[in-house]
Parts: sequence; structure tokens; C-alpha cells
Amino acid sequence: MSDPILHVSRLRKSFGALTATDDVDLTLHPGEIHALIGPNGAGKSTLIKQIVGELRQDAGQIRFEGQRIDRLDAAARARLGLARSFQVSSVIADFTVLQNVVLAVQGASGASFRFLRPVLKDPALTEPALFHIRQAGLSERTDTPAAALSHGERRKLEIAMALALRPRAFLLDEPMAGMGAEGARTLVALLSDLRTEAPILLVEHDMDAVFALADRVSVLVYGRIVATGTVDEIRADPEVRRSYLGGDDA
Ligand SMILES: Nc1ncnc2c1ncn2[C@@H]1O[C@H](COP(=O)(O)OP(=O)(O)OP(=O)(O)O)[C@@H](O)[C@H]1O
Repeated sequence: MSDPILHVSRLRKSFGALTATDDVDLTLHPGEIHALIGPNGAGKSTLIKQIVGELRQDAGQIRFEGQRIDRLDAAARARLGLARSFQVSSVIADFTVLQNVVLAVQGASGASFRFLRPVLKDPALTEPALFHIRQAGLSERTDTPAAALSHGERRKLEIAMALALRPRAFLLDEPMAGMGAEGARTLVALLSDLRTEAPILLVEHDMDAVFALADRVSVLVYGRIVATGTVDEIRADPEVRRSYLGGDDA
């Protein structure tokens, strides 16, 4: 396998007596979707927060494209291309899809803020924005205010904005949450394509989506990775079935 883009080793974080991540090892390789699953309170969010720099680990290392990033702040990690999406969102409700994505493109280019009207006339910003809107399957809603989008369309807008950051890796925290069956199908197809843009570390409770998408799955229970493998390996693992997937009919 190729060198990992993201390499987490022996990551540990405690809250008082509770060890929320307990010597976690995890890799994310180019082109893959690596799903992180586990029961409520297993430590998934705590792990993601340490990777993006919202929480400082007690011990262990995080390498991104070979470089130690675990002492950088969240903004510096984002600039290196670690894109977190979905849980925290910077969508501006009154702005159209295009305006929102143009702002993301502008932010990623490092340009300082300018008034929106000239920005929307700057093809150096609108062309990449329209490209990312098309990639996210939202071209028909380009001029629609974000507030008028459906839940699923808003997810697409968030994907377009994440793409504008030219990420080297995506960290997606429960993207399927709140999606209906039709929206879920569309989003699964979109995420499946997205892995060629940048690999995805996917935290997700929707097992249908995980099993449809993941190249590898890691199972976190009480802060420890208890298994890592392909979907078939994870489904067949007796320990995982007992501790998480819910017995014989999983
Ligand atoms: N800031 C904090 N202070 C104290 N305890 C915390 C803090 N953040 C998380 N915890 C605890 O750490 C454990 C792991 O929580 P975490 O939110 O990472 O789990 P999770 O796997 O993301 O859960 P869920 O699937 O419900 O989102 C839980 O027992 C939680 O109560």
C-alpha cells in the first residue's frame, strides 16, 4: 500500500479518570474511504478533534503527509489541507450557493475579504466556484440562497465549500445524519466519487452507508481500536458483532 497521507500513532486523551482515546493507531491512504465506527461515547469525536487540532492529545503523534502536525493549531492544519466538514459549518444562510462557494474559494486563496459584488465578477474566483458546485451536483441551485436549500442540498453545498479548500484529506463527521432515503442514496454516490479527490476519514452511524462506501473500517470501543479491516472482515469479526453490530443478524 502507498504511504499514508494521515498517520495517527498511539494517540491518547483522558478527561479526568476517563480515557477517551486509548493508544489509537490509524492510517488514511490516498484514494480510500476509511470509516470509523463505534457505539455512542466510544471516542470518535474526541479522536477527530485531536486530528483537526481542536483538542491537544496527552500522548502520541499525528503525521500528515509525513510532517508532524500535532503541535500545530487548527488553522495551520486546515491550511495544510485537512478539511473537516459537516459538524461545524460556515455556510451563510442569506447568501446564494455561488456566493458561499466564492467566499470559500477566496478564503482558500488567502486573499483578504473584499466586498461581494466585485468578488462575484472576478472569474478567478467564480470559475473554480462554479466547478466545485458542479462537482457537488448542485449546478441547478447556483443562485438559490442557502436558507432555501433542502437538507441534502445543503450537504452538497458543504461539499462544494470543502472542495474549494483543495483538501488533501477529508474528515467527515456523520454526513448521513438527518438524510432521507433518497438523499442518502445521492450522498453515498457523491462521497464515493469524492475519495478520488482526497481520501476520506468517515465517522458514521449509518451502517448501510459505511458498508456501501468504506474501503476499510476501524471499530472504536471505549477509546480503543478493536478491529481494522475490509467491510467483509469487519462484518465477519465475532468480537465486532458482539460488541457493536448486534449479534448474528448484523
Ligand atoms: N470535553 C470533555 N470533557 C469530559 N468528557 C468528555 C469530553 N468530551 C468527551 N468526553 C467523554 O469522552 C467519551 C468519548 O466521547 P466522544 O464524544 O468522543 O464519543 P463519540 O464516539 O464521538 O460518541 P457519539 O457517537 O455519541 O458522538 C465520552 O464518555 C464523553 O462523555
